[in-house]
Amino acid sequence: MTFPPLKNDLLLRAARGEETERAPVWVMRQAGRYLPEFRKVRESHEFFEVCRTPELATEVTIQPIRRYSGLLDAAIIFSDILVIPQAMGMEVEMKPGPYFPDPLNTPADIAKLTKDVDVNKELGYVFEAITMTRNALKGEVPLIGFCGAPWTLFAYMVEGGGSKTFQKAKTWLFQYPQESEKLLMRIADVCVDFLVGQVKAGAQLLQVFDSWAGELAPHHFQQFSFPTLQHISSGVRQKLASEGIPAVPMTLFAKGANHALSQLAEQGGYDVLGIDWLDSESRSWYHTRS
Ligand SMILES: Cc1c2[nH]c(c1CCC(=O)O)Cc1[nH]c(c(CCC(=O)O)c1C)Cc1[nH]c(c(CCC(=O)O)c1C)Cc1[nH]c(c(CCC(=O)O)c1C)C2
Repeated sequence: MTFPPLKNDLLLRAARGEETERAPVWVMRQAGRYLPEFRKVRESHEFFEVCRTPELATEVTIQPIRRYSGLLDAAIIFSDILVIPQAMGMEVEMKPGPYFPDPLNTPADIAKLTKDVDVNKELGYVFEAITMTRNALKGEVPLIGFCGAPWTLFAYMVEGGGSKTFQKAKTWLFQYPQESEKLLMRIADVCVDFLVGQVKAGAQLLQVFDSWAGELAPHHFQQFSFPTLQHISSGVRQKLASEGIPAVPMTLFAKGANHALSQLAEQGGYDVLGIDWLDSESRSWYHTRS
């Protein structure tokens, strides 16, 4: 696939570890709720309808780039981390936060999940949106593709939505550790295929969001999240290489897992680590550089 030449590669240079003239800027949920033009689209289209309609996903992805032209150094494809549980056969609604009418209550419910998820069939609409957005961006800024990390997705699939205590998801880890590990790796396999598909469709940088990593005790992060994060980075790199597709930088945002920063830097397999507000910038720098 050929796309318009990239005019602003600041983010990609920074992600490759090159010295840059300034820090690249993009905003989490930059295409989100605060923009009046986004609210307008949402008035007549339900959340997942926007995700599933490439023309609409392209339009809302580009809205902040248009409005803040020259101020943002990347676009992030409009979608949600919960498209993976949907691809695995679960029903998810946005009302207005994520809601699963039929969550995984016990390991017996795992049988309800789709066995071999065909990402082209289930998530092809994301790939189409990425290709359409790459063309519509006309090379102004690079396009970020993303997915949720297995532990974070597992937490939603078991809790049935957002949570303050993660009681159900943590109970699974204590009561059914083996089944949990197996399910987490199953989710990781879907993440690999999904991210590879996004690169093939035109994503120029990949981000993995482990938004609830900080809910895990350090030893649980080691057991239940870290291996899946490594599986994703190595799996994506291997699959891209075996198909002769050039690698793209990969970012991991394991929010709250600052106890694992040096390990993630040394063994995680990611080019960039997202840093949150729970640790000072200088400590994060120390952990990742030393
Ligand atoms: C990257 C991304 C996400 N969601 C959306 C994007 C698209 C990019 C963009 O909007 O610019 C659209 C995106 N996703 C959602 C919205 C708001 C829905 C709407 O009113 O249209 C938007 C714009 C809905 C959503 N989806 C989710 C939540 C959080 C709920 C909770 O606290 O448990 C919410 C509120 C799950 C979700 N979704 C996402 C994460 C990881 C990042 C983070 O930690 O914030 C998570 C945890 C990631």
